[in-house]
Amino acid sequence: MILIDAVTKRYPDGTTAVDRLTLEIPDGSITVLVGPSGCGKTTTLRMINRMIEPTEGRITLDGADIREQPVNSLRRTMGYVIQHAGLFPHRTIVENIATVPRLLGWDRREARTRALELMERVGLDRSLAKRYPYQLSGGQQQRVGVARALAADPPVMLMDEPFSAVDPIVRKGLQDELIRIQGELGKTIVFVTHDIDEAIKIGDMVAVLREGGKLAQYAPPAELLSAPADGFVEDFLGLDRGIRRLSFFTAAGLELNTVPIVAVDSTAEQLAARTVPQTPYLLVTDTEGRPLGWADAKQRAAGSEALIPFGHSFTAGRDSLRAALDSAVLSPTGWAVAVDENGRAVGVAAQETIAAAIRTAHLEQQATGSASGVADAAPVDA
Ligand SMILES: Nc1ncnc2c1ncn2[C@@H]1O[C@H](COP(=O)(O)OP(=O)(O)OP(=O)(O)O)[C@@H](O)[C@H]1O
Repeated sequence: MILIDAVTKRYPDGTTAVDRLTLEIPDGSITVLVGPSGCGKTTTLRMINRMIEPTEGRITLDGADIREQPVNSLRRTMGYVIQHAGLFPHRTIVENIATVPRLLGWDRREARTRALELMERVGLDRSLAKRYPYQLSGGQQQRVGVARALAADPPVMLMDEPFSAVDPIVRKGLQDELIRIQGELGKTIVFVTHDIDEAIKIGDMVAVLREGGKLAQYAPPAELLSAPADGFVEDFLGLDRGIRRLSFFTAAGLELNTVPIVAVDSTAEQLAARTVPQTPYLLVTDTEGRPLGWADAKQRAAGSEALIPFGHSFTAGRDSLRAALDSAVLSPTGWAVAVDENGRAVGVAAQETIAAAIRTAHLEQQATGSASGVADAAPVDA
């Protein structure tokens, strides 16, 4: 565990960048420092690897004051990833990743093998190994940055806005990869961002800092969303925190209605059997069961082949109530379409059914007695 213990950092010009900050950073999980510009996130991160020394307080790693060990050996236990990756421009990708193992005295072949393995782990094709950083996209460069930080297998990774300079789609991919890598390798990751959505998505614990380097709240993301400590945290979270919180509730138990599902080649009798007052719309699927669109039940029975686009589906058993609600809200019929892992329709759920499931989830959460009830939960979907 990393313990930041009543740490203050005042710069020589009198700026208090971090003010009596105390944080327990658990092992093997992702802790995010988030807050507006200038609230002391980078200063805090850099105090952990002693790029900056605190003015007051102390930081311990597994109980030992980090000042007790030489800076170089401390930093070898801490990978460091920054915005724009900070790669060496005149070294190839494989050489960049192998930098720290080579410094540690690994022989060239061993370091290269390790670098190639890591390229795969971070989702980079080995064919890129001999390129130079300028020959990669921004997202690929960030992956190299992550691979380089992982190269000597440090137990701790410090990441300072590593994904801020890439577009939203690449960024989402990088976040997903980081969550996957963390799950596989169990690193202790301290991650700085100013993006609260990123913090909620990837953080097991989130520290919200306010200007002047003061801690506003330190909690799991679900708890931040359900019980922001004050107006500052509430404002920082944004208006739709209720909807975002639904990401932490699974749609697995949602009651699905299969009555309105019909195959595109259904006979008139089969259609007639489905055309009951409760199902003014039918979900028409292809012959494999994949949804094609909605049809007005009466018109279809009368021979019309017209289909209304169904928007997007959610995956039953995997996605969250947020995904199910979004699907229902976007659906022209007000019914969300549930599919299985193979994209085959397994049922539909009305907005009212989803609303009832949300109420049940809230009640169950209250019954657990904790402030959030889902404090240890990870978002069910992104
Ligand atoms: N070397 C320095 N000398 C004086 N003040 C500094 C120095 N470095 C940072 N600061 C100030 O300390 C405060 C915290 O800076 P820090 O970089 O830690 O914030 P941050 O939350 O990481 O900001 P951002 O999100 O903009 O990167 C800011 O007011 C900043 O101007």
